[in-house]
Amino acid sequence: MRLKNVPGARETIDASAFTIPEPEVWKGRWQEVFGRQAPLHIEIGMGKGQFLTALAAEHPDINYIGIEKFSSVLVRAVQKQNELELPNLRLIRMDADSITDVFASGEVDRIYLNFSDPWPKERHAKRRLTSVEFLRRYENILAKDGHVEFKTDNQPLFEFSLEAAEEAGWKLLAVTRDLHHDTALNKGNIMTEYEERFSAQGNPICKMILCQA
Ligand SMILES: C[S@@+](CC[C@H](N)C(=O)[O-])C[C@H]1O[C@@H](n2cnc3c(N)ncnc32)[C@H](O)[C@@H]1O
Repeated sequence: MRLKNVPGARETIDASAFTIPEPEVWKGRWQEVFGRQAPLHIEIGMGKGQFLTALAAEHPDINYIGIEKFSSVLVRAVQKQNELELPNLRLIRMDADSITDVFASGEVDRIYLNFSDPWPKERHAKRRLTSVEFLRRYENILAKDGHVEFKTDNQPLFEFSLEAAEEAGWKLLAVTRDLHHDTALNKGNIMTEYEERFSAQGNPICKMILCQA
């Protein structure tokens, strides 16, 4: 499989070869990677990329970066990216723990978090992508008017996230506990792989949109 338009990318992809090796090199310079100035939206924990590839196809005017920890799933997103030939999408394999090493202050305009792992044990709470610790990291990279959009079917994680947002001093712009029946918030909604799976099981989908106060 060939990779296109990606600085430093290798020609062949396997489970250990990814579109942007050493992403830290591009901190503060992501517009150079895309070769144009445009808003930058990222998804953390993109899995196989169903959501972000559809979004990138729908909005060619936005630069997108997908971040995923595991190569075994990211490789599927790379395949989709290549099939759809999306010049406005780049993918990074990394743990979001080090997100502030990769993006400069104010460089990101929007962060999507979709069906993030719930880490149900209390001792793992800091690993939840909506914990106060992660919100502090997002504060470092988000533009002044940037925001975070979070969807999940996991009610305890949703309530935890609302509390974390309040503790971290974030402002809630929108909230629903039944997205698919919320006409306003569901407008233009793109289903993620997990969203399709869980809503088919009858689980209501929760969504919140947060910005810095
Ligand atoms: C439950 S899946 C959801 C996938 C996709 N967002 C969806 O909605 O279909 C969560 C994904 O987030 C990734 N992930 C979890 N923690 C992460 C982290 N700290 N950094 C990067 N990716 C992470 C996992 O590897 C997994 O692929």
